[in-house]
Amino acid sequence: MDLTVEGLSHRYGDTEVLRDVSLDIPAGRIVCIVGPSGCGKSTLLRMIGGLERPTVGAVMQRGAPPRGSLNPLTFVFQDFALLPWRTVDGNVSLVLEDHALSRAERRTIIDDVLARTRLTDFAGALPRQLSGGMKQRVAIARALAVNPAVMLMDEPLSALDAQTRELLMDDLVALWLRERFTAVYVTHNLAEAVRLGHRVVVLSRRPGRIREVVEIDAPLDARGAMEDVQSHLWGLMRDEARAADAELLDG
Ligand SMILES: Nc1ncnc2c1ncn2[C@@H]1O[C@H](COP(=O)(O)OP(=O)(O)OP(=O)(O)O)[C@@H](O)[C@H]1O
Repeated sequence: MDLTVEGLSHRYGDTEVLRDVSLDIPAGRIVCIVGPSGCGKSTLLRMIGGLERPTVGAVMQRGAPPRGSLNPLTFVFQDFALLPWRTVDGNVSLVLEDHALSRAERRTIIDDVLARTRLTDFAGALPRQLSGGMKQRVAIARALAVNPAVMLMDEPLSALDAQTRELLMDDLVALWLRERFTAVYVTHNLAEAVRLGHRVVVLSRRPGRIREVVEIDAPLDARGAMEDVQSHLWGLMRDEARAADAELLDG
């Protein structure tokens, strides 16, 4: 299933947040959204996921979700959002409980996603026993369990330290190479965008407009030093980020 954002603009009261944003999210690709603080990245993601309606414009779906998809548009948040009293297994099974699946079907799905995220040995652990990186892997496993058409990831690694971020990026690359999931990935971190994005959408400061869409052709498993792309992205963002920073301080 592909998604197309068509002429999306949004305002909250007097605050214009997004202006005339159009972009394609092709199936099997990771589309990163970067831009200065407060430019509307999370708002755009919520609209893509149908949590809010834009003032103007629309998000169109083309094609059907994958067979067996239980929740075509599935979010992964920065704060993991795990239930503390449920084990890893229990947190993943939670998203399957409202669906008409047999116990055996549920077990197969849970075992598969725990294996894919290398969590099988931790199935019985509680969130408080896990590191931040492990918790985010549980959140990713839970998202994969519903076989989404598109994963909507809002700064999924930003609560983690630098080394754990590296590990999780490796995990996401390995997951994508195994099964080419589709994702919209909001991040502040240009290294993440350059490592994971097939396409990087650079938004201006608020109201967020598209400054440039940068395609990155290098395969995900062959992304060594990508300093050129990263410095191009930073060049697009630097002045906007500075202006946005001053704006927040003034406001
Ligand atoms: N529900 C809301 N009501 C009113 N204003 C909102 C609401 N949600 C977001 N905003 C405002 O819209 C603007 C964009 O917010 P948003 O969180 O989408 O930006 P962002 O680019 O994701 O920010 P950051 O990089 O800091 O996470 C901000 O000025 C924010 O205060």
